[in-house]
Amino acid sequence: SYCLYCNYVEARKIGVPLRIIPIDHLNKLWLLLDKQVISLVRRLPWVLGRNNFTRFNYRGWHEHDALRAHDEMGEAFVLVTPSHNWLHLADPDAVINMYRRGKDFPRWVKITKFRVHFTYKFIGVQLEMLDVFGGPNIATSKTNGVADPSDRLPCNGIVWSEAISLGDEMACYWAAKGTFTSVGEDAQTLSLHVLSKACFGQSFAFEGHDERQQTSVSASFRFSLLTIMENSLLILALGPGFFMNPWLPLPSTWRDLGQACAKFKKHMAYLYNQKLNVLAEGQLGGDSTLMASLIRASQKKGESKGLTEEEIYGTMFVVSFAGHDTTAHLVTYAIFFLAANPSVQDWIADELRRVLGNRPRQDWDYHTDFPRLKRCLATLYETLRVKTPVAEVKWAERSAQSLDVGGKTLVIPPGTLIVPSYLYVHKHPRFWGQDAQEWRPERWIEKSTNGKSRQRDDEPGQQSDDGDYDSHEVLLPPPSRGNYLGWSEGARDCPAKKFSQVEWVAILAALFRDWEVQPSRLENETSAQARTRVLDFIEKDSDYGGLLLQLMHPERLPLAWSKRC
Ligand code: HEM
Repeated sequence: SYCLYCNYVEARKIGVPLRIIPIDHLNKLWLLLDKQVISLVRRLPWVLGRNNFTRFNYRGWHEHDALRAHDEMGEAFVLVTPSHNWLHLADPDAVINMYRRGKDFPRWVKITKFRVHFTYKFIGVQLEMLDVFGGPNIATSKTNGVADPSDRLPCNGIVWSEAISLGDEMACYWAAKGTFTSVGEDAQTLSLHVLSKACFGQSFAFEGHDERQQTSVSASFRFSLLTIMENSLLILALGPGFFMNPWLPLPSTWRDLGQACAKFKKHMAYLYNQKLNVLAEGQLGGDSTLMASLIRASQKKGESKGLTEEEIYGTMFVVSFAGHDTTAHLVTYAIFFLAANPSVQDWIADELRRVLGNRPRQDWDYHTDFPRLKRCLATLYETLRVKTPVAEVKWAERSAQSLDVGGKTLVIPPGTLIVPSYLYVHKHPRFWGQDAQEWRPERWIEKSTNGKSRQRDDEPGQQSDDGDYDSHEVLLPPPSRGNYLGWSEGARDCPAKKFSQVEWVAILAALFRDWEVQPSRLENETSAQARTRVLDFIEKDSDYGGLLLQLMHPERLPLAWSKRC
């Protein structure tokens, strides 16, 4: 109560509306129980069941509250808890200003092995964990990364060809099944295999959900990473060392978790040494995988940016970790959105047929084809706009910081955590128009009469001047930079933005030039009803299962996969 009172006094100084909640979202016990307890309390009558506690005091409350909180309280408000004050910001200019002032508002990462703090589902937390797998890595380093992999992941050509061939295998697997329920798991397999190739140079054939062999090398690598990710909250609470300790009498599932941690590290050490040997023989030159690049940089004498072996492990893990679920969850969302929107499938297929013709997949070219597939990229932008998987937290670390919000200068006390309100800046009709809540990739494309009129220069692939149809289509920018935060902004944005775009476009091309997806119909259901059912399902099934926003049970809605006529 005393801490809550002190935080309340601090929060009042900011001068914005406050809501007081009794338990911090990051309280470890609460993290495990929040949703269950809240759903029980909600059953109580009147104000007992409907109050700030039941509205704001659980992970992912903002997904359900949607735009209401800011509509009621304005562009900034604070959730006061006994541990932290959480300032929620919905002014796009203020948000982008905050990102640009990276030193005043650093990412909130507590790097302590023994006093790990959860930030409910924020990537900063995923990254803390990774210090334990290696040294500091690109994510937990507070200075702009121990490595700087901006075009830092120099492997987009590899990503393109690997994602195409895996996407093709996945499409054939779904077609052989006809009706399938494994889109979530299969998308995870695909994204993990792309990462494995791009990061380590290891190629694995696609294994559909029912084809998996637990003994294969791919399965062992995937299984260890998946096990770690699925149990990330537990690992964060107790640390990987706890699960790997042979002297503790742990239950077998926890032992398996320890083995997964050890296996992943062993796998990286094996690949590291293999590449080191190749380097010693002078043959690593043509290898553009991430690990080879990091090793090359580490071996250059006098290079200040070279990493130690431990830092390379940390970085490899964090890249695998950060790049795996984000892509997989977004691809899963997109398949469901597309199943509910056959006209968007036609629109994408139209582009794919014009650009790729009937060429076989091995002839699709990253340099010439990727920049022309704007509708495919628009589908990623739109999916990321409406279902932003990664949420970030910044903070005023040591000293009070002032920030202009909605025409007023706020003085933010040190220690205040700041959350950009993604949902508001991404989905409010005042920025995005009346259809802001709808998933509509077409909103990103404009038929251009005068070339680059409304383009942003730093976006990829909007324009080609080859005189055919796609030179007349441009990818539009968001209403302002602060209205689109999917990959973050400023110095600590996603270093793999291009990687994820290339991967996405390649997957969509492999899936939707020749195939189409529909909801598997229930008896007597019309196709319109089936589509509405899919859209309802997407909204109801979205939640923060682990660290990211995702469809919790994609297997509950069967889809049908067939050849496009
Ligand atoms: C569409 C898919 C993706 C989205 C939406 C996304 C989004 C983000 C966001 C918002 C951050 C900043 C997090 C923060 O500041 O707390 C981030 C960081 C990061 N992402 Fe991504 N990401 C995606 C794909 C990937 C992929 C495929 C990889 C790896 C190949 C990757 C690797 C990373 C890494 C290593 C960081 C930490 C960077 C740093 O700390 O400087 N991401 N990502």
